[in-house]
Amino acid sequence: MTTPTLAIATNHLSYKYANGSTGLADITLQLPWGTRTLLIGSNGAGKSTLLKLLAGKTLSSIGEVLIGGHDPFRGGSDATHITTYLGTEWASNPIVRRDIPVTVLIDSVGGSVFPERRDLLVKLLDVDLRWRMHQVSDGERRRVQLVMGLLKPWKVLLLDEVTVDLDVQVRYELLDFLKQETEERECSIIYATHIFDGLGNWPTNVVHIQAGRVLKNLDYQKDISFVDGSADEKNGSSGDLQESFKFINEQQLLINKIKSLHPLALDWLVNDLSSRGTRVEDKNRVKWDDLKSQLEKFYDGSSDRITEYFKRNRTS
Ligand SMILES: Nc1ncnc2c1ncn2[C@@H]1O[C@H](COP(=O)(O)OP(=O)(O)OP(=O)(O)O)[C@@H](O)[C@H]1O
Repeated sequence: MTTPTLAIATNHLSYKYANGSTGLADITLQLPWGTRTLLIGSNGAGKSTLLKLLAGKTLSSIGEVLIGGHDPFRGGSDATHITTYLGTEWASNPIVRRDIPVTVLIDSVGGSVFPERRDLLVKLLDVDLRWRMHQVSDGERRRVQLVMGLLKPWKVLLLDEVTVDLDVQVRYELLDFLKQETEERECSIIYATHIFDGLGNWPTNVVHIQAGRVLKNLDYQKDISFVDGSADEKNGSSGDLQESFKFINEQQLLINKIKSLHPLALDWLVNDLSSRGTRVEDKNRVKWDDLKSQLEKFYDGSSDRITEYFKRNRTS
């Protein structure tokens, strides 16, 4: 079977939430097989919204999404079949906090069907097979989620901040493994994170998203060769891309030195903030006092259950 050239393609994809707010606006992306795309954006930029649309968890009637050539919304079981989405919400599912042996959980998603991958992932993510799920820490629970999620050989992997509570060593091992996967078999990854350390040489593509729009979409590997002196090869690039290359050029020494995308991400996020304006400057922003009557109506006296809950659970 021949696989379509593109792992992930979106065409003018837009999404509005039920309250009318913009989730995504006019996103067009073309990501080939073998790519590792890092999604960079400030809180609320639209990263999770995009990943959920790609995973077919959220539907949009505006624009198009193709995963391996299949539409995950409209009769797209082929697309959902090849896609693995791992988000942070998994860990708060009460089922994975019950007294269940970790072996039972891993087996329930095919641990015995993929024994080699299972053993490799258990070792890589340092999972103790004697663990029971009600006795593990948040980071340990996250490692179990990753073993389960990565077990089946996915073709498209969508990671939404799932490395945030891993310790540094396990995170590096995982990133290396994922890199190797995209180099050895036909698959692709999109990874949304706020932690940029150790990612200097990881991505093939870097996408900057702000207020639901893609501001930059860089072929990161080409940028590196540009810095190495092959500027003439970029004659056909758009002005915007040239500008990005120039910026990367300035940041490259630092990125190489500390192997982190932190300087690039920081620059983008600082620009996001200045183009949005600070919240204090936003004249349309609702003030606390504007909502006083709403608060009074909602709380209806001191016996409110929410107030009581937080009083009871106060730690300090
Ligand atoms: N159910 C919802 N209804 C209305 N607006 C929503 C809803 N969920 C998210 N949003 C808004 O959509 C925007 C994008 O949210 P999203 O979760 O995609 O951001 P993000 O880039 O993943 O942020 P973070 O880095 O904080 O996880 C935000 O402004 C958020 O407030």
